[in-house]
Amino acid sequence: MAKKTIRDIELKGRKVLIRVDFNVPLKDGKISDENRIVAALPTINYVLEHGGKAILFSHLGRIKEEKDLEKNSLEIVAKRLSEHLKQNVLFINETRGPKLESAINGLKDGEILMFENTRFEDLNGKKESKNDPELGKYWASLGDVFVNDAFGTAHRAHASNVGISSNIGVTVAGFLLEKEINFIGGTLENPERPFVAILGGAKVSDKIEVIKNLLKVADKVLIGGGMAYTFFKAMGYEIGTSLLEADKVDLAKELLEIAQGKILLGDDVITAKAFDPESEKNVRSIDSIPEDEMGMDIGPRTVEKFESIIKDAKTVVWNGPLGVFEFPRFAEGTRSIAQALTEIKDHATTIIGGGDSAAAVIQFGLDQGFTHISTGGGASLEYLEGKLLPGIECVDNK
Ligand SMILES: Nc1ncnc2c1ncn2[C@@H]1O[C@H](COP(=O)(O)OP(=O)(O)O)[C@@H](O)[C@H]1O
Ligand SMILES: O=C(OP(=O)(O)O)[C@H](O)COP(=O)(O)O
Repeated sequence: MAKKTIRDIELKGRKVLIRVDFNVPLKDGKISDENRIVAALPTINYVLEHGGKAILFSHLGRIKEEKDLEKNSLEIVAKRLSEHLKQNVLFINETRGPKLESAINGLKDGEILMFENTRFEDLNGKKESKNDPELGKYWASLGDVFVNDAFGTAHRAHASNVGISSNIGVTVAGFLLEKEINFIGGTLENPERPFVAILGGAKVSDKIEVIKNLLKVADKVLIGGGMAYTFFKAMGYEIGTSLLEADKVDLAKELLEIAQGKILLGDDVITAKAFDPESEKNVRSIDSIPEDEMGMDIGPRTVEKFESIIKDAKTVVWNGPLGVFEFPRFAEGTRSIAQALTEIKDHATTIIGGGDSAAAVIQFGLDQGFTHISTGGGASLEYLEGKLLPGIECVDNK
Protein backbone atom coordinates (compact mmCIF):
# COMPACT_ATOMS: atom_id res chain seq x y z
CA MET A 1 0.00 0.00 0.00
CA ALA A 2 1.45 3.38 -1.01
CA LYS A 3 2.12 5.69 1.89
CA LYS A 4 1.64 9.46 2.12
CA THR A 5 4.86 11.46 2.17
CA ILE A 6 5.84 15.01 3.04
CA ARG A 7 5.22 15.92 -0.61
CA ASP A 8 1.49 15.33 0.04
CA ILE A 9 0.98 17.86 2.83
CA GLU A 10 1.11 21.59 3.48
CA LEU A 11 4.08 22.48 5.68
CA LYS A 12 4.17 26.28 5.70
CA GLY A 13 3.65 27.75 9.15
CA ARG A 14 2.96 24.36 10.67
CA LYS A 15 4.69 22.75 13.62
CA VAL A 16 6.18 19.66 12.02
CA LEU A 17 7.18 16.83 14.38
CA ILE A 18 9.97 14.83 12.71
CA ARG A 19 11.03 11.46 14.18
CA VAL A 20 14.51 10.63 12.93
CA ASP A 21 16.87 7.79 13.87
CA PHE A 22 19.95 9.58 15.17
CA ASN A 23 21.07 6.52 17.13
CA VAL A 24 24.61 7.05 15.86
CA PRO A 25 27.69 5.06 16.93
CA LEU A 26 29.70 6.93 19.59
CA LYS A 27 33.35 6.43 20.47
CA ASP A 28 34.96 8.25 23.40
CA GLY A 29 32.01 10.62 23.51
CA LYS A 30 32.30 11.55 19.81
CA ILE A 31 30.17 10.58 16.83
CA SER A 32 32.17 7.89 15.02
CA ASP A 33 29.86 7.66 12.02
CA GLU A 34 27.31 10.22 10.85
CA ASN A 35 25.60 8.24 8.12
CA ARG A 36 22.25 8.39 9.92
CA ILE A 37 22.49 12.19 10.22
CA VAL A 38 23.36 12.68 6.55
CA ALA A 39 20.57 10.31 5.51
CA ALA A 40 17.96 12.45 7.28
CA LEU A 41 19.03 15.76 5.69
CA PRO A 42 16.78 15.64 2.60
CA THR A 43 13.64 15.48 4.75
CA ILE A 44 14.79 18.16 7.19
CA ASN A 45 15.86 20.50 4.38
CA TYR A 46 12.57 19.99 2.58
CA VAL A 47 10.54 20.87 5.68
CA LEU A 48 12.64 23.98 6.34
CA GLU A 49 12.62 25.13 2.70
CA HIS A 50 8.83 24.79 2.64
CA GLY A 51 8.40 27.03 5.68
CA GLY A 52 7.71 24.36 8.30
CA LYS A 53 8.75 24.76 11.93
CA ALA A 54 10.82 21.62 12.44
CA ILE A 55 10.73 19.82 15.80
CA LEU A 56 13.20 16.96 15.66
CA PHE A 57 13.63 14.05 18.03
CA SER A 58 15.26 10.63 18.26
CA HIS A 59 16.45 8.02 20.70
CA LEU A 60 20.17 7.39 21.30
CA GLY A 61 21.37 4.15 22.90
CA ARG A 62 19.43 2.30 25.55
CA ILE A 63 18.70 4.00 28.85
CA LYS A 64 18.54 1.73 31.86
CA GLU A 65 19.98 3.76 34.73
CA GLU A 66 20.86 7.31 35.73
CA LYS A 67 24.48 6.96 34.59
CA ASP A 68 23.36 6.28 30.99
CA LEU A 69 21.88 9.77 30.68
CA GLU A 70 24.93 11.99 30.23
CA LYS A 71 26.71 9.80 27.67
CA ASN A 72 23.55 9.47 25.60
CA SER A 73 22.59 13.12 25.33
CA LEU A 74 21.68 14.23 21.82
CA GLU A 75 23.37 17.60 22.25
CA ILE A 76 26.45 16.64 20.20
CA VAL A 77 24.21 15.33 17.45
CA ALA A 78 22.31 18.65 17.38
CA LYS A 79 25.65 20.47 17.01
CA ARG A 80 26.73 18.23 14.14
CA LEU A 81 23.35 18.67 12.48
CA SER A 82 23.69 22.49 12.71
CA GLU A 83 26.99 22.22 10.83
CA HIS A 84 25.39 20.16 8.07
CA LEU A 85 22.38 22.45 7.74
CA LYS A 86 24.48 25.61 8.08
CA GLN A 87 21.72 26.83 10.34
CA ASN A 88 21.29 26.94 14.10
CA VAL A 89 19.56 23.92 15.63
CA LEU A 90 18.17 25.00 18.97
CA PHE A 91 18.78 22.13 21.41
CA ILE A 92 16.37 21.70 24.33
CA ASN A 93 17.83 19.40 26.98
CA GLU A 94 14.43 18.11 28.08
CA THR A 95 11.85 15.73 26.70
CA ARG A 96 8.80 17.59 28.01
CA GLY A 97 7.71 20.64 29.99
CA PRO A 98 7.31 24.42 29.77
CA LYS A 99 10.85 25.11 28.46
CA LEU A 100 10.29 22.80 25.49
CA GLU A 101 6.77 24.09 24.88
CA SER A 102 7.76 27.75 24.90
CA ALA A 103 10.74 27.04 22.61
CA ILE A 104 8.38 25.36 20.15
CA ASN A 105 5.92 28.25 20.36
CA GLY A 106 8.78 30.65 19.66
CA LEU A 107 9.87 28.92 16.42
CA LYS A 108 9.51 30.94 13.22
CA ASP A 109 8.81 29.38 9.83
CA GLY A 110 11.94 27.63 8.55
CA GLU A 111 13.52 27.30 12.02
CA ILE A 112 14.46 24.06 13.73
CA LEU A 113 14.81 22.69 17.22
CA MET A 114 15.74 19.30 18.57
CA PHE A 115 14.79 17.93 21.94
CA GLU A 116 16.59 15.47 24.19
CA ASN A 117 16.84 11.69 23.73
CA THR A 118 13.32 10.23 23.77
CA ARG A 119 14.59 7.26 25.79
CA PHE A 120 15.38 9.51 28.74
CA GLU A 121 11.68 8.80 29.33
CA ASP A 122 12.64 5.13 29.86
CA LEU A 123 14.35 5.87 33.15
CA ASN A 124 11.16 5.77 35.17
CA GLY A 125 8.98 3.02 33.78
CA LYS A 126 10.11 2.68 30.14
CA LYS A 127 7.50 5.19 29.00
CA GLU A 128 9.03 5.64 25.53
CA SER A 129 9.86 1.99 24.80
CA LYS A 130 6.57 0.68 26.18
CA ASN A 131 4.59 3.25 24.22
CA ASP A 132 3.03 4.86 27.28
CA PRO A 133 -0.27 6.35 26.00
CA GLU A 134 0.08 9.58 27.95
CA LEU A 135 3.57 10.23 26.51
CA GLY A 136 2.56 9.68 22.88
CA LYS A 137 -0.42 11.96 23.40
CA TYR A 138 1.75 14.65 24.99
CA TRP A 139 4.35 14.64 22.20
CA ALA A 140 1.58 14.65 19.59
CA SER A 141 0.13 17.79 21.27
CA LEU A 142 3.38 19.65 20.50
CA GLY A 143 2.86 19.63 16.73
CA ASP A 144 0.36 19.95 13.89
CA VAL A 145 1.61 17.08 11.69
CA PHE A 146 3.92 14.10 12.17
CA VAL A 147 6.66 13.05 9.76
CA ASN A 148 8.19 9.64 10.47
CA ASP A 149 11.61 9.33 8.88
CA ALA A 150 13.14 6.85 11.34
CA PHE A 151 13.48 3.69 9.28
CA GLY A 152 16.09 2.31 11.72
CA THR A 153 13.42 2.34 14.44
CA ALA A 154 10.51 1.17 12.26
CA HIS A 155 10.49 -2.28 13.90
CA ARG A 156 9.75 -0.70 17.30
CA ALA A 157 6.26 0.38 18.43
CA HIS A 158 7.34 3.20 20.73
CA ALA A 159 5.71 6.41 21.98
CA SER A 160 7.85 8.54 19.64
CA ASN A 161 6.56 6.85 16.49
CA VAL A 162 3.37 4.79 16.91
CA GLY A 163 2.29 6.69 20.05
CA ILE A 164 2.42 10.09 18.37
CA SER A 165 0.85 8.79 15.20
CA SER A 166 -2.23 7.50 16.98
CA ASN A 167 -2.80 10.90 18.61
CA ILE A 168 -2.32 13.24 15.65
CA GLY A 169 -4.41 13.71 12.53
CA VAL A 170 -1.67 13.48 9.91
CA THR A 171 1.27 11.03 9.76
CA VAL A 172 3.43 10.95 6.63
CA ALA A 173 6.72 9.36 5.63
CA GLY A 174 9.92 11.34 5.18
CA PHE A 175 12.17 10.78 2.16
CA LEU A 176 14.45 8.32 3.96
CA LEU A 177 11.60 6.09 5.10
CA GLU A 178 10.16 6.24 1.59
CA LYS A 179 13.52 5.37 -0.02
CA GLU A 180 14.13 2.42 2.31
CA ILE A 181 10.62 1.02 1.75
CA ASN A 182 11.00 1.31 -2.02
CA PHE A 183 14.47 -0.14 -2.14
CA ILE A 184 14.33 -2.94 0.39
CA GLY A 185 10.69 -3.79 -0.31
CA GLY A 186 11.32 -3.79 -4.07
CA THR A 187 14.42 -5.97 -3.92
CA LEU A 188 13.07 -8.44 -1.48
CA GLU A 189 9.63 -8.96 -2.93
CA ASN A 190 11.10 -11.39 -5.41
CA PRO A 191 14.83 -11.74 -4.70
CA GLU A 192 17.18 -13.14 -7.28
CA ARG A 193 18.70 -16.39 -5.99
CA PRO A 194 20.84 -17.63 -4.39
CA PHE A 195 19.73 -15.26 -1.65
CA VAL A 196 22.22 -15.10 1.23
CA ALA A 197 21.66 -13.42 4.61
CA ILE A 198 24.65 -12.59 6.81
CA LEU A 199 24.12 -11.99 10.50
CA GLY A 200 26.52 -10.79 13.15
CA GLY A 201 26.69 -8.01 15.71
CA ALA A 202 25.95 -7.92 19.39
CA LYS A 203 22.15 -7.60 19.68
CA VAL A 204 21.84 -11.38 19.88
CA SER A 205 18.58 -11.78 21.78
CA ASP A 206 16.81 -9.31 19.45
CA LYS A 207 18.06 -10.69 16.19
CA ILE A 208 18.19 -14.44 16.82
CA GLU A 209 14.39 -14.27 16.80
CA VAL A 210 14.32 -13.29 13.12
CA ILE A 211 16.25 -16.35 11.94
CA LYS A 212 13.27 -18.73 11.86
CA ASN A 213 11.46 -16.58 9.33
CA LEU A 214 14.66 -15.72 7.51
CA LEU A 215 15.18 -19.43 6.85
CA LYS A 216 11.92 -19.40 4.89
CA VAL A 217 13.14 -16.74 2.46
CA ALA A 218 16.94 -17.05 2.32
CA ASP A 219 18.88 -19.90 0.72
CA LYS A 220 21.77 -19.61 3.17
CA VAL A 221 22.20 -17.79 6.48
CA LEU A 222 25.83 -17.10 7.44
CA ILE A 223 26.35 -16.34 11.12
CA GLY A 224 29.38 -14.61 12.64
CA GLY A 225 30.11 -11.82 15.12
CA GLY A 226 28.75 -11.94 18.65
CA MET A 227 25.73 -13.84 17.35
CA ALA A 228 27.79 -16.98 16.59
CA TYR A 229 28.75 -18.00 20.11
CA THR A 230 25.25 -18.87 21.28
CA PHE A 231 25.15 -21.24 18.30
CA PHE A 232 28.60 -22.71 19.07
CA LYS A 233 27.40 -23.34 22.61
CA ALA A 234 24.26 -25.01 21.23
CA MET A 235 26.54 -27.26 19.14
CA GLY A 236 28.32 -28.35 22.32
CA TYR A 237 31.52 -26.29 22.01
CA GLU A 238 33.14 -24.42 24.89
CA ILE A 239 33.21 -20.71 24.11
CA GLY A 240 35.36 -19.30 26.93
CA THR A 241 34.28 -15.80 27.89
CA SER A 242 32.67 -14.99 24.50
CA LEU A 243 29.34 -13.17 24.26
CA LEU A 244 26.59 -15.63 25.16
CA GLU A 245 22.82 -15.35 25.50
CA ALA A 246 22.37 -18.39 27.73
CA ASP A 247 18.57 -18.33 27.51
CA LYS A 248 18.73 -18.51 23.69
CA VAL A 249 20.84 -21.69 23.48
CA ASP A 250 17.75 -23.91 23.14
CA LEU A 251 16.40 -21.66 20.40
CA ALA A 252 19.76 -21.85 18.61
CA LYS A 253 19.59 -25.67 18.81
CA GLU A 254 16.10 -25.65 17.37
CA LEU A 255 17.15 -23.31 14.56
CA LEU A 256 20.09 -25.54 13.64
CA GLU A 257 17.74 -28.51 13.45
CA ILE A 258 15.11 -26.86 11.27
CA ALA A 259 17.71 -25.15 9.08
CA GLN A 260 18.82 -28.46 7.55
CA GLY A 261 22.20 -27.11 6.56
CA LYS A 262 21.02 -23.63 5.54
CA ILE A 263 22.73 -22.04 8.54
CA LEU A 264 26.51 -21.81 8.18
CA LEU A 265 28.80 -21.02 11.09
CA GLY A 266 32.54 -20.53 11.14
CA ASP A 267 35.22 -23.16 11.68
CA ASP A 268 37.63 -20.85 13.45
CA VAL A 269 37.65 -17.60 15.41
CA ILE A 270 40.08 -14.89 16.50
CA THR A 271 40.19 -14.71 20.28
CA ALA A 272 41.65 -12.42 22.92
CA LYS A 273 42.04 -12.57 26.68
CA ALA A 274 40.35 -9.18 27.20
CA PHE A 275 37.90 -6.93 25.37
CA ASP A 276 40.65 -4.47 24.63
CA PRO A 277 42.11 -3.04 21.40
CA GLU A 278 45.64 -3.94 22.53
CA SER A 279 44.85 -7.50 23.58
CA GLU A 280 46.95 -10.13 21.80
CA LYS A 281 45.06 -12.07 19.14
CA ASN A 282 45.00 -15.83 18.63
CA VAL A 283 43.50 -17.97 15.87
CA ARG A 284 41.51 -20.86 17.40
CA SER A 285 39.47 -23.67 15.91
CA ILE A 286 35.99 -23.58 17.36
CA ASP A 287 36.67 -26.80 19.25
CA SER A 288 39.66 -25.30 21.07
CA ILE A 289 38.64 -21.95 22.56
CA PRO A 290 40.43 -21.68 25.94
CA GLU A 291 38.22 -20.91 28.92
CA ASP A 292 39.88 -17.53 29.56
CA GLU A 293 39.58 -16.22 25.97
CA MET A 294 36.72 -14.56 24.08
CA GLY A 295 35.84 -14.63 20.40
CA MET A 296 36.50 -11.22 18.84
CA ASP A 297 36.36 -11.93 15.10
CA ILE A 298 35.84 -14.71 12.55
CA GLY A 299 38.99 -16.62 11.62
CA PRO A 300 40.71 -17.02 8.21
CA ARG A 301 39.14 -20.39 7.37
CA THR A 302 35.71 -18.96 8.14
CA VAL A 303 36.41 -15.99 5.86
CA GLU A 304 37.22 -18.42 3.03
CA LYS A 305 34.12 -20.51 3.72
CA PHE A 306 31.85 -17.44 3.70
CA GLU A 307 33.56 -16.01 0.60
CA SER A 308 32.88 -19.21 -1.33
CA ILE A 309 29.14 -18.82 -0.65
CA ILE A 310 29.11 -15.09 -1.34
CA LYS A 311 30.79 -15.32 -4.75
CA ASP A 312 27.80 -17.18 -6.25
CA ALA A 313 25.08 -15.13 -4.49
CA LYS A 314 22.68 -12.94 -6.45
CA THR A 315 21.14 -11.17 -3.46
CA VAL A 316 22.87 -10.55 -0.13
CA VAL A 317 21.48 -8.85 2.96
CA TRP A 318 23.95 -8.28 5.78
CA ASN A 319 23.35 -7.00 9.28
CA GLY A 320 25.82 -7.01 12.13
CA PRO A 321 29.63 -6.75 12.01
CA LEU A 322 31.42 -10.12 12.06
CA GLY A 323 33.83 -9.01 14.74
CA VAL A 324 34.72 -6.11 17.00
CA PHE A 325 35.64 -3.97 13.99
CA GLU A 326 36.10 -0.85 16.14
CA PHE A 327 39.44 -2.38 17.25
CA PRO A 328 41.65 -2.55 14.11
CA ARG A 329 43.19 -5.82 15.25
CA PHE A 330 39.77 -7.49 15.19
CA ALA A 331 38.37 -5.84 12.06
CA GLU A 332 39.87 -8.20 9.48
CA GLY A 333 36.93 -10.64 9.21
CA THR A 334 34.37 -7.86 8.72
CA ARG A 335 36.66 -6.11 6.23
CA SER A 336 37.30 -9.28 4.18
CA ILE A 337 33.61 -10.08 3.89
CA ALA A 338 32.82 -6.46 2.98
CA GLN A 339 35.51 -6.69 0.30
CA ALA A 340 34.07 -9.96 -1.03
CA LEU A 341 30.68 -8.28 -1.36
CA THR A 342 32.08 -5.33 -3.29
CA GLU A 343 33.49 -7.86 -5.78
CA ILE A 344 30.04 -9.25 -6.67
CA LYS A 345 28.31 -5.88 -6.96
CA ASP A 346 28.26 -6.03 -10.76
CA HIS A 347 26.05 -9.10 -10.87
CA ALA A 348 24.32 -9.13 -7.46
CA THR A 349 22.21 -6.89 -5.23
CA THR A 350 24.02 -6.26 -1.95
CA ILE A 351 22.35 -4.53 0.97
CA ILE A 352 24.06 -3.79 4.27
CA GLY A 353 22.03 -2.42 7.17
CA GLY A 354 22.43 -1.23 10.74
CA GLY A 355 24.15 1.67 12.46
CA ASP A 356 27.37 -0.19 13.19
CA SER A 357 27.45 -2.29 10.03
CA ALA A 358 27.15 0.84 7.89
CA ALA A 359 29.81 2.51 10.03
CA ALA A 360 32.14 -0.45 9.44
CA VAL A 361 32.00 -0.36 5.64
CA ILE A 362 32.28 3.43 5.62
CA GLN A 363 35.34 3.14 7.90
CA PHE A 364 36.91 0.66 5.44
CA GLY A 365 36.18 3.01 2.52
CA LEU A 366 34.09 0.27 0.88
CA ASP A 367 30.65 1.89 1.07
CA GLN A 368 30.57 2.65 -2.66
CA GLY A 369 30.81 -1.08 -3.34
CA PHE A 370 27.30 -1.88 -2.09
CA THR A 371 24.01 -1.58 -3.93
CA HIS A 372 22.33 -0.06 -0.88
CA ILE A 373 23.42 0.95 2.62
CA SER A 374 20.34 0.86 4.79
CA THR A 375 20.05 2.90 7.97
CA GLY A 376 18.20 0.01 9.64
CA GLY A 377 19.65 -3.30 10.80
CA GLY A 378 16.91 -4.88 12.90
CA ALA A 379 14.33 -3.00 10.81
CA SER A 380 15.62 -4.35 7.48
CA LEU A 381 15.82 -7.87 8.90
CA GLU A 382 12.24 -7.78 10.14
CA TYR A 383 11.11 -6.27 6.85
CA LEU A 384 12.91 -9.10 5.13
CA GLU A 385 11.12 -11.65 7.31
CA GLY A 386 7.87 -10.37 5.84
CA LYS A 387 6.71 -8.67 9.04
CA LEU A 388 4.65 -5.50 9.01
CA LEU A 389 6.75 -2.86 10.72
CA PRO A 390 4.82 -0.65 13.18
CA GLY A 391 6.76 2.47 12.16
CA ILE A 392 5.62 1.98 8.54
CA GLU A 393 2.10 0.79 9.33
CA CYS A 394 1.41 3.95 11.35
CA VAL A 395 1.96 6.18 8.30
CA ASP A 396 -1.25 7.28 6.52
CA ASN A 397 -2.04 5.46 3.29
CA LYS A 398 -2.44 7.46 0.08
N1 LIG B 1 32.48 -11.36 18.68
C1 LIG B 1 31.96 -10.24 19.17
N2 LIG B 1 31.88 -10.02 20.50
C2 LIG B 1 31.36 -8.87 20.98
N3 LIG B 1 30.85 -7.88 20.23
C3 LIG B 1 30.89 -8.07 18.90
C4 LIG B 1 31.42 -9.24 18.30
N4 LIG B 1 31.31 -9.12 16.97
C5 LIG B 1 30.74 -7.92 16.72
N5 LIG B 1 30.49 -7.27 17.88
C6 LIG B 1 29.93 -5.91 18.07
O1 LIG B 1 28.64 -5.80 17.55
C7 LIG B 1 28.34 -4.41 17.52
C8 LIG B 1 27.26 -4.11 16.51
O2 LIG B 1 26.13 -4.91 16.75
P1 LIG B 1 24.66 -4.51 16.26
O3 LIG B 1 24.18 -3.31 17.01
O4 LIG B 1 23.85 -5.75 16.37
O5 LIG B 1 24.89 -4.12 14.73
P2 LIG B 1 24.16 -3.00 13.84
O6 LIG B 1 24.27 -1.68 14.57
O7 LIG B 1 24.89 -3.00 12.55
O8 LIG B 1 22.74 -3.46 13.72
C9 LIG B 1 29.66 -3.73 17.21
O9 LIG B 1 29.87 -2.69 18.14
C10 LIG B 1 30.71 -4.84 17.33
O10 LIG B 1 31.85 -4.47 18.07
O1 LIG C 1 20.32 1.07 15.84
C1 LIG C 1 19.19 0.58 15.72
O2 LIG C 1 19.00 -0.70 15.36
P1 LIG C 1 20.11 -1.58 14.53
O3 LIG C 1 21.36 -1.66 15.37
O4 LIG C 1 19.45 -2.94 14.40
O5 LIG C 1 20.27 -0.90 13.22
C2 LIG C 1 17.94 1.39 15.89
O6 LIG C 1 18.23 2.74 16.20
C3 LIG C 1 17.04 0.77 16.96
O7 LIG C 1 17.69 0.80 18.21
P2 LIG C 1 17.30 -0.30 19.32
O8 LIG C 1 17.72 -1.67 18.79
O9 LIG C 1 18.06 0.10 20.57
O10 LIG C 1 15.79 -0.22 19.50
